[in-house]
Amino acid sequence: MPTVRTHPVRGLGAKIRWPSQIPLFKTTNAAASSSAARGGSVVVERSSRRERMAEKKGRTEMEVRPDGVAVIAVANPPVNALSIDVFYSLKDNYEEALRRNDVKAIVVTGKEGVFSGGLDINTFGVIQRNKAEQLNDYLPIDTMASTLEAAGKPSVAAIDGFALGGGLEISMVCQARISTPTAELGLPELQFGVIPAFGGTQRLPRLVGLTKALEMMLLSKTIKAEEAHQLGLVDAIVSPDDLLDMACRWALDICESRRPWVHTLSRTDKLESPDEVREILKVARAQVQKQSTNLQHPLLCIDVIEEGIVSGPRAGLRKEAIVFQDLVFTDTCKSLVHVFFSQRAAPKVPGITDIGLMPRQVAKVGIVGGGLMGSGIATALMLSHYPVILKAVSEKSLNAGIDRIKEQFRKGRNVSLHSLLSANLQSQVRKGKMTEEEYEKTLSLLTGVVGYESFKDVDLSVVEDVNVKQQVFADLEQYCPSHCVLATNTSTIDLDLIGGKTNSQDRIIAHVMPLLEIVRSKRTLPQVVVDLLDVGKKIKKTPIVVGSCTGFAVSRMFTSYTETALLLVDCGMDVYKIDQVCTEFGMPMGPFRLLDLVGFGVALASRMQYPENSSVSVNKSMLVPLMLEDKRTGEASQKGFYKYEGNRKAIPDPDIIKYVQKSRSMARIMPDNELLKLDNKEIVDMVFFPVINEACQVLSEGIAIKASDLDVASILGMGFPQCRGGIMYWADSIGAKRIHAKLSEWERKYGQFFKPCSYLSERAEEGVPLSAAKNNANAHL
Ligand SMILES: C[C@H](O)CC(=O)SCCNC(=O)CCNC(=O)[C@H](O)C(C)(C)COP(=O)(O)OP(=O)(O)OC[C@H]1O[C@@H](n2cnc3c(N)ncnc32)[C@H](O)[C@@H]1OP(=O)(O)O
Repeated sequence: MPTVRTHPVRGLGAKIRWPSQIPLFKTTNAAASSSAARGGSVVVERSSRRERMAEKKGRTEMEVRPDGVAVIAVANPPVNALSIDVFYSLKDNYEEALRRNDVKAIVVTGKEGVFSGGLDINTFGVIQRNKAEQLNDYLPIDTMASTLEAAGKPSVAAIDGFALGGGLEISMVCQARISTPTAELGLPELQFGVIPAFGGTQRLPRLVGLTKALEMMLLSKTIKAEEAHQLGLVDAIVSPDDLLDMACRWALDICESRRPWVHTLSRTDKLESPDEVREILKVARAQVQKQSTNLQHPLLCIDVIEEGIVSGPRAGLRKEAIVFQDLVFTDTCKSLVHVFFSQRAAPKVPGITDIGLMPRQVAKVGIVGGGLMGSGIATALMLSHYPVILKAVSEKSLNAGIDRIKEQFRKGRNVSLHSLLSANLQSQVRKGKMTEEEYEKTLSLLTGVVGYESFKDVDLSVVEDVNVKQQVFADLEQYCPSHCVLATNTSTIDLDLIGGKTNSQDRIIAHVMPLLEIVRSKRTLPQVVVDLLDVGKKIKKTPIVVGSCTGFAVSRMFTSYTETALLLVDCGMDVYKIDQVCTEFGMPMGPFRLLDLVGFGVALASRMQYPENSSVSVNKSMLVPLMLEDKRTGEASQKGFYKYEGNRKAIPDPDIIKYVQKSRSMARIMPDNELLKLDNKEIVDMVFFPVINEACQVLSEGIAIKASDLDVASILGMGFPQCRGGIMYWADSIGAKRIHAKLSEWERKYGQFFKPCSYLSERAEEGVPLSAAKNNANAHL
């Protein structure tokens, strides 16, 4: 049974401070003189006031119903984010509701089917720009919760749509939460490098238990209404039409003692026993240390939760506030906020998405080839409810393709190649993640064919067989209707080559997983791009639109990464040391482990695609060809840079030294067979500065439209660490000048491979950030 109280608790809200009582926007003498004593903070306060005025957005609206319930609704579309203005408005409405005699109880809700997407993420930037001493001025961390908890009238949250971060936290202060079946609840603050700061670290474990709370916070995992109800986070689920009435009735029931006045912070019934708590925290810490070596905030989150359990919720709340205040100023938080907005900016393409085009409905998709990629794409589409026609050359390969689809994985966001390879749809059914009924329904969307006849009514065709792309496109042109978008999943080949045998180059487009890199040639119609952006959103991928050239954006950066690593080995560096340093930097795997996974055949074939004199072609390392000669092909043959014995564990292989030595003697980069020696930081610089150089080149050629698209592409396409904000963001944190100086030095010592491109040279000379928008008209889009 939950611990309940039959009257309002006043203990916690000992001193209520509404935002207006904080000297935020007041130019009081006291504030001015203390600011002056700190040396110039008055300027900060003025600029913050200006900034706030400029960014004023959102409010709450209050309506008092005849039954005596004040319904306060957040109105800040599209996700009802909690901006500073929303907080002030909420405070005004709450004060009024508490004051009015005709109000017995309060219901908090959100307008337009969304409770709240949490703190307005722009607030992080406002806080950061205005320095630490102003933090409490901006975020009324201790006020909202204290006021709601100390109020003499009960509050109930009526939740439809998202209740995330600060949104869920406000609802957890209420005495009850009623939701619709489609509501989604979570505390995803860790995805911004911070921890929940409105008491979430203390209240969630008390409502759902420590294990579930840790899972939700550490993984930034949202849960659906039904699970929330089973856990006790939601008290009742009702239809959207009944939501407000039910919440109001619940609030009145509390008021009239027909239901208990539940005080979340006083509850202990959901918390595990002290021994279990110790064990759970130990396991959580070990997992976090293993998985997020570079990140401090997940561990700090665990510390804060522990403080609340060991020393009580007041101590926990205090620690939560202190930790949040520190974390919000970290580079990790800044980088992750940048990534969030970059991902949302990516689908906005000037000249395409701002000219009033509406996406056409894609009712059916045809896929040619049921190999790994074809079946993976089919699975992703079917999971988003698209009917799919899968065409193979024979019954045998068709059946193999269909079997592969059956085995493939049901996953929401970010279906990765890795997950497609390693998981299986039927096992999801066994594990209960998908019901038999859902499985059958999903499979019924698939039709297998060996001829093109059924393609006459498809709207989108995807081609996966690299070798026959040209011919397939020519065939598709004959069979598909004229509006059908022709798409291909190449990661390297120029679209103009693929479409060479067709007259339909205005409807050809390509994609790479897990990022949807929508590649348009100069002749692809804007309507086709808009259609694909819509499909991308529906299959829950992050799209970026790039111009066509060999390698597009992702493969060019990716190839630069692996080629640099090969060159460093030819200079004398150790294969395994490079991999270790790169994973410590935050890459999911080092370049050599990655080459093993991709396979040497594929790696060499894609290297061959690059035109003469491109940075890739300049590197002539023979290391991979030498290993390939000996039938070492990578993980598939259980022998590459590592050896693999039955499972996927990569074991360093001393045998590779003979190939390394031979490759070095052929490359002859170092004078007198000297071996290059670098410390860890130098290895990071030397591996990633050429990637930055390639990214700059991609930007200057107009293959990518904006630098932030390359940040998204580098994170989702090649695994660049999110906490560093993406390749261009990270580059700017180092500075063009230093990167240019280093590349120039290496060019002198080790050759043309390191030659800085003119974009980088110019920006270094002018002192302009690499990500600053450029003036020149781009060539490819
Ligand atoms: C003190 C507290 O503990 C700290 C916090 O609360 S931190 C914030 C916690 N909240 C979150 O992490 C939620 C972040 N938002 C999301 O995950 C997703 O936007 C969502 C699940 C709410 C909605 O997803 P979806 O429907 O796909 O819409 P999406 O495109 O992401 O967002 C729609 C718009 O709302 C904006 N937005 C979403 N959440 C926002 C937020 N919390 N603040 C400001 N803007 C937000 C997006 O930038 C986007 O703007 P745009 O149209 O100008 O590009």
